[in-house]
Amino acid sequence: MLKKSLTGFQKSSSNKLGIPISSVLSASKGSIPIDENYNSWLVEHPSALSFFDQMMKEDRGKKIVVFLDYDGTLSPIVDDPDRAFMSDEMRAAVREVAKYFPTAIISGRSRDKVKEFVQLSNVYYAGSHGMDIKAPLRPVRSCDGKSHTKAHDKKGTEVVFQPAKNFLPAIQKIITELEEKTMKIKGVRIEDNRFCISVHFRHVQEEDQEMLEEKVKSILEHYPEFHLCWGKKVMEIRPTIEWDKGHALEYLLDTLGLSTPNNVIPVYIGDDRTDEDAFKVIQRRDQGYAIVVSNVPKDTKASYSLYDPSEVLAFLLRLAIWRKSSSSSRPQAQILGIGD
Ligand SMILES: O=P(O)(O)OC[C@H]1O[C@H](O[C@H]2O[C@H](CO)[C@@H](O)[C@H](O)[C@H]2O)[C@H](O)[C@@H](O)[C@@H]1O
Repeated sequence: MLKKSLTGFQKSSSNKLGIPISSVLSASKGSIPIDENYNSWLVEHPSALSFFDQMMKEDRGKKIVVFLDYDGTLSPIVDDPDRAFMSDEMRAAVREVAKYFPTAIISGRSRDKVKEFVQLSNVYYAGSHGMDIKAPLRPVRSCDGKSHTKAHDKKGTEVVFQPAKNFLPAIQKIITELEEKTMKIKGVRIEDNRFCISVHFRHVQEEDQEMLEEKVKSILEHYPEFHLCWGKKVMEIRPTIEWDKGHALEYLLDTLGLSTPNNVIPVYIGDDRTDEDAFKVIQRRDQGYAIVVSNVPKDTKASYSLYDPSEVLAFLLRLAIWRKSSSSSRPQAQILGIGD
């Protein structure tokens, strides 16, 4: 639709990225019906699809590393968390991207669960909002140095990094208490994400949601080393350590030997609040692309946007095709020794 006149953003002729407003709007034309507010927001967070060529032109010759959130990014948000399947097309696109660029999935889910959904062996997985990472075996620079545990895999080529391992017994106790204290509230769903817990309230009647929140908070009063975060119709209970998706991104760059900011372009695509921690890291590095997936205007540190997972699919396909068609296309996966 995009019928909107320039009212509301006529005052400046370009956004924070220095992209002329007229080109943001014309580049987005014809893609999706967009309302007035979204249109204004798009000026500050232009479509990564429409601006693909400009983005890639600037970074020719640098190493791109791809980071992907799972729910709401690779799979659409659905009613049942156990049925948040990724389409075969999306899987093929991620597989293709990972042939050319080191690629990691960073999810709030447990690492096993997200791997079960994604089913690819040429990507790295970080579960529990980055508190459970399986990464290549290399010395690391950025970690809290206190409670992390590394365990080699059978081949001795990968390590598991779990900075919240000491919290596992308490997490299991909290889950038991949550199940007991919320069993009478219809629609609650407790998901064990290994190093964190999701309390889903998507199916809880509105009038019961406050009571649920109170119960969760009253349990957490006895566990001061945990805190509560909010996601999409979900309360997330996490150990209070200085570790989030942003740290996971830095950790993976380090372990991949790609932490030199000048030469490396991290591309992070995510849709939820916890992805903002990774967006902040990219913003701080002043190198890379933070891309938020959203069909509504929202506060975000991301510079670019994609409307929904179908646009994520289109972006990933384009990235793979772009890399394939560019001259020196020796697959990164070969260089880094991972393969599907
Ligand atoms: O970091 P992510 O991979 O985005 O995981 C965040 C949470 O995603 C899941 O919950 C969300 O998606 C569900 C399926 O579409 C939806 O039913 C739910 O309402 C959303 O909050 C997952 O179930 C959570 O455990 C993750 O923390």
